[in-house]
Amino acid sequence: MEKLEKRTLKAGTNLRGEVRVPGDKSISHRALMFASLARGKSQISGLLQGEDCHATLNAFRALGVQIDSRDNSHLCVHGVGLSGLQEPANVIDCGNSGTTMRLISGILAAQPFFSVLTGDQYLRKRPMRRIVEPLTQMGARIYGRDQHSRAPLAIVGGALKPIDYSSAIASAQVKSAVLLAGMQTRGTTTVFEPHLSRDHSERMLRYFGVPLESFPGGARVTGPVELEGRDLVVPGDISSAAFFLVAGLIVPDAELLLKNVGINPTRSGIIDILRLMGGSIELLNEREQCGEPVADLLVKSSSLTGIDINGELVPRAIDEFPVISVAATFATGVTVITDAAELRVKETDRIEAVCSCLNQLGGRAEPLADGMMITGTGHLSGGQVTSYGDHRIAMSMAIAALVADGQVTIEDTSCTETSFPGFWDLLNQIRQD
Ligand SMILES: O=C(O)C1=C[C@@H](OP(=O)(O)O)[C@@H](O)[C@H](O)C1
Ligand SMILES: C=C(OP(=O)(O)O)C(=O)O
Repeated sequence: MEKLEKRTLKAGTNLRGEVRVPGDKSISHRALMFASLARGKSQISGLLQGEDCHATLNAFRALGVQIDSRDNSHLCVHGVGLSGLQEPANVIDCGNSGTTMRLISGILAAQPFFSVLTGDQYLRKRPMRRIVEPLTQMGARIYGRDQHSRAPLAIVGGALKPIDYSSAIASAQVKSAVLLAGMQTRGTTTVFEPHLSRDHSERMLRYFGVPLESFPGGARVTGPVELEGRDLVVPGDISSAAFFLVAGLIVPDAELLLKNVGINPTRSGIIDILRLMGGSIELLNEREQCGEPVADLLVKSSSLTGIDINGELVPRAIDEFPVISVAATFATGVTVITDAAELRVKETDRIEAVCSCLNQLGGRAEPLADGMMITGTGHLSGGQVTSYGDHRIAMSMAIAALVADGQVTIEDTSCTETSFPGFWDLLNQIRQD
């Protein structure tokens, strides 16, 4: 069996400096996908070099798209148009990436060929019925394990019909999969969602020339459409910046400037939540880049107070709850997170994982059916935890280690390559101790 990387960290004070986080993962996936489906060339810069995005890149190469990489984060995609993809000669491996598997399913369901999608041990456990169901209603033939609800998924693509679909969950992956299938049909496809999930697909499809409409409660597209190649710059990932935002707030005498971070309102729940807790976060140099709002974020050590987090705030911060729970541990009072059952079906069950890690380090966290309750103890004693193979748990525990009394050992840390290559070096660079 593969030997898992393990790291031991000790507390740090006085975090200072400028941080540039890598490109946004959600936007990078979509840039690769939509540029591949466009007619003509697209140059992409700032693309995330994480393993998840490599899975998307390899998938489109396997589907016959030429993608040249000039250097690490600059690519030229030679788009083939919606009817130019080719049947892949082998199974497509989506690795650890739910976004890759679910969005590509929406694309492949309408393509006139056979394809098979698989993933790592974590992705193969994650629920796929949420996309199989609407795509099947559109006429797709998708087969999978566990009554077509888990990968590997086999897709026999073909002509689909448009649909009106009300999703029970606020999921950008579900919304995007249905819109991507819908734009390849003749007619109007509408997706309704209970709360607004991230809208990068809608924004970027419009940027590529697709007349897609967003309205309160959902989005609609009338197919068939054409995408035109466009040059695109990917902003820094707010989900990666979140680790440094929390570090900047809870470490004494910290001041960090996070440069060039995407602040799309459907993703900026972390800023709202940390400000509601009393955190000092300033937005500087606000601007728009390729249809996405971007800013520099200045964060300073602050006294935090526990709050209740639920409702529309949850999808706007869905990937940030592991690190929010660390902030909550260093706040006064109790933080209660509800309406967040989705956390149970991420790379791991993030409710159980976060509670077990914090309790292991001497904190006080209690799992709830749809969230967790964290008592702000103001300190962690230290100890040993595992990431459960989940990148966001590993990085959240690294932030906890900065303020723990004793050393923290984190087992299974190589998973950070999924979304944040260079995380450990960046963390070392801003430590002044
Ligand atoms: O569309 C996307 O890029 C993503 C959507 C979210 O998942 P859900 O759509 O399942 O909520 C999020 O957790 C994931 O990290 C990325
Ligand atoms: C849940 C995540 O990603 P995905 O669903 O794409 O695996 C994540 O990055 O936290």
